[in-house]
Amino acid sequence: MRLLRRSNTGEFSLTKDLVGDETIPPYAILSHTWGADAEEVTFEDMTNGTGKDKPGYEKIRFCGEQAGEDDLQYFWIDTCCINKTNYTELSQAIKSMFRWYRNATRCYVYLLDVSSPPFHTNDEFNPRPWESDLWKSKWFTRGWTLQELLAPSSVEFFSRECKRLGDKRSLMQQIHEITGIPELALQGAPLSQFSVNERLSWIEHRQTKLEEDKAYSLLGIFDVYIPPIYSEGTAGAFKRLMDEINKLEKCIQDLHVTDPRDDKKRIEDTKGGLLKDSYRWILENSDFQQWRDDQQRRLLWIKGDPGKGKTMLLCGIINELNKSMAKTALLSYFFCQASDLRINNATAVLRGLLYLIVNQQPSLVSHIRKKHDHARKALFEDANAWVALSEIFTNILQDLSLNSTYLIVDALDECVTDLPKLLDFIVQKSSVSSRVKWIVTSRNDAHIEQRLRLDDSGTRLSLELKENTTQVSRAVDAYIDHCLSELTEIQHDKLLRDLVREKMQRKANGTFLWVSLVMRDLKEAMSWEVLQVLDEVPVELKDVYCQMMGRIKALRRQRSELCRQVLSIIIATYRPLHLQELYVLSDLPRQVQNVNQATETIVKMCGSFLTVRNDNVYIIHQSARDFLSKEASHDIFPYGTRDAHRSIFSRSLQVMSRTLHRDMYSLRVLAYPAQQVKQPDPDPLAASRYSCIFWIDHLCDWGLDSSNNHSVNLQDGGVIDSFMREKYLYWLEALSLCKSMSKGVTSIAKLEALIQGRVDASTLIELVQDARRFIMYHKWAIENSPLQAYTSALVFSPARSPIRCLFKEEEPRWITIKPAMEEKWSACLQTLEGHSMAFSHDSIRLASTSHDRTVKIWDASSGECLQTLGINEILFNISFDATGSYLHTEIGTIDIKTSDASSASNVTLSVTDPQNPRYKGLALSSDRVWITFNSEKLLWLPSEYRPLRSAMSGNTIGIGVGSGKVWICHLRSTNYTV
Ligand SMILES: Nc1ncnc2c1ncn2[C@@H]1O[C@H](COP(=O)(O)OP(=O)(O)OP(=O)(O)O)[C@@H](O)[C@H]1O
Repeated sequence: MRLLRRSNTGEFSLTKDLVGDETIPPYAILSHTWGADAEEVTFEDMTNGTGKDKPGYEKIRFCGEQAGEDDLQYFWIDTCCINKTNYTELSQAIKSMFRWYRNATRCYVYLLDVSSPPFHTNDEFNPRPWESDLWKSKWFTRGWTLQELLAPSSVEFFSRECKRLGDKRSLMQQIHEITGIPELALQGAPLSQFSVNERLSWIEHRQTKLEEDKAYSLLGIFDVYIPPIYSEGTAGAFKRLMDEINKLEKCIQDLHVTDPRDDKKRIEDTKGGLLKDSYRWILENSDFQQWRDDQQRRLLWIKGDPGKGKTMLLCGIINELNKSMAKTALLSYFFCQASDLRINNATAVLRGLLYLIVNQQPSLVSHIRKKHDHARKALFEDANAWVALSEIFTNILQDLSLNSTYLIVDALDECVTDLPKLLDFIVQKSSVSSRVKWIVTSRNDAHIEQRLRLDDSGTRLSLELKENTTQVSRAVDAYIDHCLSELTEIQHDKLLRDLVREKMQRKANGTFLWVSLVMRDLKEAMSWEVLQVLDEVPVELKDVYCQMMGRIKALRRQRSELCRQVLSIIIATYRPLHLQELYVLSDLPRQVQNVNQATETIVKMCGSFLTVRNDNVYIIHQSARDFLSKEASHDIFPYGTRDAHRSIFSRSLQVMSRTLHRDMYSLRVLAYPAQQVKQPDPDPLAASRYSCIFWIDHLCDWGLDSSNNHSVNLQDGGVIDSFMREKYLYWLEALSLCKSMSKGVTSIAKLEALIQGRVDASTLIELVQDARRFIMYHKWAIENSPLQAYTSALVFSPARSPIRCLFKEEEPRWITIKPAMEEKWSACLQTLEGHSMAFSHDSIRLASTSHDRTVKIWDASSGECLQTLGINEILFNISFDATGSYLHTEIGTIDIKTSDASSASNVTLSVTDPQNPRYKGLALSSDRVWITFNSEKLLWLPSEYRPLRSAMSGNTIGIGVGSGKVWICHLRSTNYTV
C-alpha cells in the first residue's frame, strides 16, 4: 500500500510501497466519485509532480488538510495511490481495498454535488439545507462507494465546500433510507450476518464505470477473491463471483458440526439463564487481568470441581470480551459435552472454533478451501480429519491478516476422543502466536495439568484456591439471592428468607450446582417445609444425587420403574433424545393422549437428573451422568448395560417397522434434491430418527456372547432378517432424509461383520452382503435424492440381487424396457473421489493420486478416505517404502505428513503397471447422467467409461476412471480373467 504524506510545507508525496499491515502508519482515506479521466490526478502525476492544475487536485488538498486537522500525517486516495498500469498492483489493490478502508483511522466522503451554504444561520425549520442534495448525491449511486460506506468504522461526510455534514452514525437514518442497507450493517455488524441475496441487493441500483467492477466491488463485501479480467463483461464477472461465493458457502456448510453460538444459548437456557452478578468477579481477578492485559500470558486454564460454575463463567467471559474487545478482534469458542457424540471429540473442537473464526473473517476460508475444494466434506470427517484440521488451523493462526483472536474451550475433561492431541495442540499454538489468546476450562485433572505444561506463557486459575474461594463464594451467594427472589413461597416472610439464605450459604460450599439442585426441591416445597428440606439435604453433590435416587426408588412401583427406564435410556444413548424418541425407546405406557406431554411428565419424575428444552431431553449435568453410570449403575441397569442396549435395539426395530414406508415426507418428485427437503411438522420420523441412525450400534453394544435372544435375532427368519426383507429400502430413504447415508454404510458393514460365519444365518448373511453392495453402489444417488432408492437404485441393481427381488413392487412402472443388468453385482463396489492408485499388500488399503495434486489413502473395504495428502507434484505412479514413511513417485519423494505411524506402516504398497492391457476390457461407469422424462429428472444412469489407471491385489482391483473417480472391484464376482 502506498500512502500520501503531507510535508510541513503543505506538499504531498507518495511513500514507498508499504508491505504488511504492521508497517502501515495510521492514515485517513478518501471516498469520492470520479470525474472525467482527464480531471483526476493520477499516479504518474504524483510521481512526476504534475497535475496540480487538475480539478481533482482539490480533493487531494482537502483530504490532506483534513487529515492534518485530525493529527494524521498520511492519507490514501484511489486516483493517485495505485499504479493502474501495473496489473499485479491493480489486482492486489482490488483484493486489499476493503481492508484498506476498514483499517483507516478516518474515512472522509467528499460530496462534490452537495452544497452547504457557508453563511447559513441556524434555521430551526431547515437545520440541514443540504439534505435534499444528499438524497440526490451521485455518491450513493456508484458501485465502489458501497464498500467505502460499509468497511470503515468511522465515515465522515463533507460538502463541496469542505464543511463537515455529519458521520455514518449521525446520518444513519438518512443513509439507511437512501441505500436500503439495514442499520445493523451500517453500525458495523459482520457482513456475513446478511444473506448473499440481501448483500447483492445493495449493489443492484448502483453503477460502475467499467461494467465488471460492479462484481469486483463486491469482493470485500463477500470476503472472497477473483482476479479481475476486464473483458469478461458483467455476466462473466458475476458468474465467477457467484461460483466463488458458492464454494465459500459450501465449505462453511461442510465445516459446520455445530454452531457454538447456539450451544452457548442452549446451555444458558437449560441452566436457567446467566446471572451477571455470579460471574463478574472474574473481571476483578488478578490472574484473569494478567491474562487479558499481559502480551506474554496467552493461555489461561480455569479449573475447578464439578458444579463450581466454570461453564457459566465462560459464558460470562465470552459476553464481556464481546463487549470490550477491539471491533476487529475475533472471538471463537466451543463447549465440549461428553454426552453428545457430535461435540465430544478433538476434531469437533477444531471444527467449531474454525467455524466461528471464518464466520467473522470469511477470507480465512481460503486456508480451508485449499483442501476442501478437492476433498470436500470428507476432509472434516475421514480418519485424517484431525491432521487436516490442525494443519488448517495452524495456517490460519500464522496468517498475517488474522486479527487478534480469543479462543475459548470449555470442559476439556468432556472431550472424550483425542483429548491428548487437543491439549498438545493448544499448548503448542498458544506458545507460538502472540496475537492469539486462549482460555480453557476443565475439572481438576492431573493428566490435563501435566499435559498443559503451564510455563511463563500460561496461567492457572483454580476455583478452589484460597485467594479465589472468597470471590467464588460471593458469586454463589449472589446466585442464592437470585434464586430465593424467585421462590414465591417465602417472599412474604423476611425472617424465613434470611434463615433459608443463611443455611444455603453455609451448606453450598462454593458449589453453584448444589444450589441449583436444592432450588429445584425448594420450588416444590410449601413454606413450612422449606427449612426441613434444607436440613435434610446433604452437603456433598454425590450425596445429593444419592438422595434424589432414593426418592425415585421410593415412588410408587410403576412410576419408579418408568423413571429407571427413562434414565437408563438417556445414559445408554449416543446423543440427547427428542421426547418422542425417548417415549418409544423407553417403552412408556401406550395409553396416553399426548406423547410429548406424557414423556415430559415422566422426565420430571426423575427429580433433577433431567431437564427438557425445545422438546429435547438433557441430563442436568455431566456429574449427574457420572453418578448414574457409576455409583447408581446397579439401580439404573439392574440387568447390566448390555440389556439396555438390547432394549434400545429391539424397540428401534419395532418403531422403524411401524413408521418406515415409501416417501415418508411426501416428496413425490423422484429427483427431489435432498438439500431442499424440509422436515415436515409433524415429522413422521420424529420418533424413529435416532433408531434409524443407531440401531446397529446398539445391536453391537448388546454384545456377541449374549443370550439366546441374540441368536434368535441374528438367525435366518429372525427379526433382523424380517426387517431387512420388509423395510430395507425404506430405511435407506429414511437415512437419506436424516442426512446419515455415510453412517448407514458403516453400520451395514458392522452388521455384516457381526453375523459373518454364523451357520444358522446363511440367508441373512447373503441378504446383508447384498444390502451392503446396494448401499455402497447407490449411496450417491440416494443421498442426493432420497426417492432414487426406488428408481435408479433398483433398476441398476443386478437382476438377481436379493434386495432388488424383494422390492420388485417398488420398481418404476413407467420404465417399460429396463436396462439389461448382470445377474449378479458387477465388480464395482463403489466409486471413490480418487485418482490413480496402488494397493497395500494386505488389500486393506489403497493409495490413489491424481492431477489435483493430492494423494488419498482409502480403506478398501468401507471406501472411507483415511488420509488426504497435499503434494507439490503431479503424480502418475505411487508406492510406499517399507516403513510407510515415504511415498515414492515417478517424479520425486514426498514426505507424508502422517500423525499415525502405526497406520502408515501398514501401507506397504506396490504399483502395478497402469497400462496393463489385461484390464482394458472392463467397462464400468463414472460420470453421473440423468435420464429425464417430461423434463423431470427421473433416474441416475451410470455411463460408459475408460479406465485410466489400475492396480491389483489378490482378487481386488482398483480402477481409476475419468473425472477423478476410483472404482474398487472384487474379481471373484465377475467373469473377468485377470
Ligand atoms: N453465573 C451463573 N448464572 C446462573 N447460573 C449459574 C451461574 N454459574 C453457575 N450457575 C448454576 O450452577 C450450575 C453449575 O454450573 P456449571 O455447569 O457452570 O458448572 P461447571 O463448573 O462447569 O461444572 P462441570 O465442570 O462439572 O461441568 C449451572 O447449571 C447453573 O444452574
